[in-house]
Amino acid sequence: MAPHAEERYPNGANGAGVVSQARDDLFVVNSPNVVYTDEEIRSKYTYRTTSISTGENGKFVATPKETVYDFKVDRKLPKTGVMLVGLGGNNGSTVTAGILANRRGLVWDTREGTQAANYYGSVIMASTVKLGTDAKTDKEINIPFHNLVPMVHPNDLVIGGWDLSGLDLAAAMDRAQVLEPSLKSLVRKEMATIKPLPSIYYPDFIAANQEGRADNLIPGSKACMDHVDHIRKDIRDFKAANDLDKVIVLWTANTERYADIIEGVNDTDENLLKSIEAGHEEISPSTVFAVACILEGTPFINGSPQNTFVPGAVKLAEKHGAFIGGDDFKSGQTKMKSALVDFLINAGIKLTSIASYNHLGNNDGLNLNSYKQFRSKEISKSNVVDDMVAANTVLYKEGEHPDHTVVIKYMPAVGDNKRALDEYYAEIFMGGHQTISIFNVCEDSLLASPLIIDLVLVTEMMTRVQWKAQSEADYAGFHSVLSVLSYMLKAPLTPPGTPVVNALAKQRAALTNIFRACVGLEPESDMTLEHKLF
Ligand SMILES: NC(=O)c1ccc[n+]([C@@H]2O[C@H](COP(=O)([O-])OP(=O)(O)OC[C@H]3O[C@@H](n4cnc5c(N)ncnc54)[C@H](O)[C@@H]3O)[C@@H](O)[C@H]2O)c1
Ligand SMILES: O=P([O-])([O-])O[C@@H]1[C@@H](O)[C@H](O)[C@@H](O)[C@H](O)[C@@H]1O
Repeated sequence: MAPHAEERYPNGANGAGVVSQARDDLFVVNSPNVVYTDEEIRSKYTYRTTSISTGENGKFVATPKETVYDFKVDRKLPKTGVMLVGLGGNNGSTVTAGILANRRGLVWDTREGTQAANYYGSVIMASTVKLGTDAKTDKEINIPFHNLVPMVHPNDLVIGGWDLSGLDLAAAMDRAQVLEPSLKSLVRKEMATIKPLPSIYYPDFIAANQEGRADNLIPGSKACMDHVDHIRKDIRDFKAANDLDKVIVLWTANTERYADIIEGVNDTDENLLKSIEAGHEEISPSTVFAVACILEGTPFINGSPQNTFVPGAVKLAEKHGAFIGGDDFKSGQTKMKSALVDFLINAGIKLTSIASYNHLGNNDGLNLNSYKQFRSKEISKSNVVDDMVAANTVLYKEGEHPDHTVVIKYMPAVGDNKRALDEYYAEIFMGGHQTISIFNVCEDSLLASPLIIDLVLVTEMMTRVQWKAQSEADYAGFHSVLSVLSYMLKAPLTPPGTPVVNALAKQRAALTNIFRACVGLEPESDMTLEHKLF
């Protein structure tokens, strides 16, 4: 019997690439500091911080500080393409099928009954933010995050990309073993038309067990400018063929080993370009993709843990004013950790040991079965507690840190359904202890795919935001390193010399409040004085 198939938008409502469902008319800000035109939202925003200095006998002196910024947001929603490196992988094929299913409003049969397409797990598409309180009732008014600023709708994204494996996305979807057969049957025809572009393969950077997939290659086994130029042309061709206004490139390919940072090779932008021209073997495929995107003016986001953004790549992005972001999607075990550790330490509970074990049986797990690739992941999964520990000098002395172990094992039988087992051990009042044990089955690709969407939507949004200090004449974009993406990432890349924030609640607040500032709204403080003073 043909699976139950209801298409609310037959033949893809936006088959012609017409922007659908994206809105920015849910609310208007009524303020002398905010001006709306057809093209832009312009706002004057007073950024309030507290500047700390050390006074007499070492006492802190806290001085409130105000800086007035002008923001402007381009309201015109561009026709946007996303090119995934690793398009044929579990995440790549799953996020593509998910967007197709949402675009067509698909409903399919499962053992538990019918299931409709959704964007659950996307902070932008499936969470809400507090806009304010009702003028009459004082009740909270919450709106979909997606409507806070004018954002592209994922249903309107045009998807393409590269993969070492030449399988079309229907076959890749089958290989991934993530989606229900009834859903796959509804998207199979369209998925079969999507074939990854050939990519660059430098065997030394990923596990040898990946060689069997590598049948869709651009010639050459080490970095060269021909590879950079080839990738740049792929981006231009994709943009032209789909009549796009903008393209975002996102790495969801295999985890690579770390590249050595070598003076004279990848420490500066000039040296990095020279090293690529010279075919230096320490330049990774992901760094070649990053360089190609930076030179093409295309944002590049790294969803894996390797150090793609060697110092030379960051400097090149800054020089070209190109956006980069990363590293490593924060999808399951680490996302939970960045919330739980924040809660424990900020509750004054002294976390003394974290044991994080997980096993998984997908190709990502197979690649991570090789030590050098595991080491990249171990680093990104381990550093996530550093800022929260360092901030609490009551519980932890200088340099003191909870024991923290990360174990990853490859167990083919469980496929994409990663098992994460964690034990959190803490000291509590008067010599007591608290032990928290978690068993967390994460369907890895179904958790990562919404993050890919969020990373693309927020990155695209940031390309339409400009700011200037009141005293300055010209507007500029945000810094090239998009630390605003940190909520979706395990090891947030930040502008050189700036702090890394891993606490999940702080990351979400930063994202929310930066978007609120873009439309002239104050940060949400949750003080609710209106309910406390009266
Ligand atoms: N929950 C998650 O799934 C999750 C969370 C965090 C990070 N990640 C990271 O995301 C990445 C993808 O995860 P996945 O489960 O989709 O893995 P996967 O192995 O199923 O897919 C990776 C794909 O990348 C391709 N590939 C490898 N090197 C390439 C290159 N140089 N150019 C083009 N394609 C290349 C492979 O052929 C494969 O199809 C991994 O690095 C993983 O560590 C995943
Ligand atoms: O995001 P998270 O669940 O903490 O981390 C996951 C790891 O537990 C898993 O081993 C790895 O294969 C995934 O790529 C992902 O990085």
